Amino acid sequence: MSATNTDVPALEARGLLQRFGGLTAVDDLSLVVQPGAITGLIGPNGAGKTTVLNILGGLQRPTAGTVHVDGRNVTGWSPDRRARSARLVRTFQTMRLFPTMTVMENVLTAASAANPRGDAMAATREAVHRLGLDDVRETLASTLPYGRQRRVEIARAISAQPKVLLLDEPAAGLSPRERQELAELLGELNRDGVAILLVEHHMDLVHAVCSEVTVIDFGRPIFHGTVADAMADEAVLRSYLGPGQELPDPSLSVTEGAV
Ligand SMILES: Nc1ncnc2c1ncn2[C@@H]1O[C@H](COP(=O)(O)OP(=O)(O)OP(=O)(O)O)[C@@H](O)[C@H]1O
Repeated sequence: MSATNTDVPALEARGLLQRFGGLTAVDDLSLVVQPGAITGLIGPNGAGKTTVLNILGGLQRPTAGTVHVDGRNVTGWSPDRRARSARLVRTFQTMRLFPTMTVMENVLTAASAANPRGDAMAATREAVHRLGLDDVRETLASTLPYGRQRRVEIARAISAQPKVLLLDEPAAGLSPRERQELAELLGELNRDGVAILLVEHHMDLVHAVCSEVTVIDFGRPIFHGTVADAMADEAVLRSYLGPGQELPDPSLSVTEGAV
């Protein structure tokens, strides 16, 4: 993976505001993902997490605020330009695989779009291998078990050789074992220099991989700090889970291989 400039954040959002008519979905949100970090973005349903990823990835033009990648202002850039020129790549909450294409073809389409002048086939092979999909290279994506389809989706993102990876609920529908494997994969990518912003409801995954989290509620940041501190924070407990609720037991931590 490409070298990162350690003097500036890998990803920085400043003062993001997103209005949809009368609804303010994101309200003065700033966040930073440092090079070499995995940062979590968590919050209750409807808090604005996907909208933030849409803004960061270029699908949604914010009402106000800026997005910088490795020090460059990419706020007006399309998703394609962000992928090609800033190496900022995202996955989606709902899978977007081509069901009638094989695993290789699915990954190759993403690799080709992100590396128009590079060796897309080599990037594809590497991503497929890295995600442990060699045995199903020529299998139609739609016929794979759900957990492996999720892997194809991540292989598509990795084939674009990202420096910054935005993941929207990558563990949705995965078993505890698959979440553990995902945690290991994210750790590896991170050690290779990929900065990651992780939107996730599964606290065991967040706990296992994130050095810090930003918690949002009604589009506003209500906490930033370590996962352990977030899980003990009154405001987070109140607004993230509702009155009288408790956060999931972190002893289910995927790093311990439990369950
Ligand atoms: N295009 C849109 N037009 C109008 N309202 C929208 C639009 N996109 C999102 N919203 C609203 O913005 C708010 C934030 O939605 P968003 O999907 O970003 O939340 P979320 O935290 O990702 O939720 P979840 O955890 O359920 O995926 C919600 O009230 C949602 O209904």
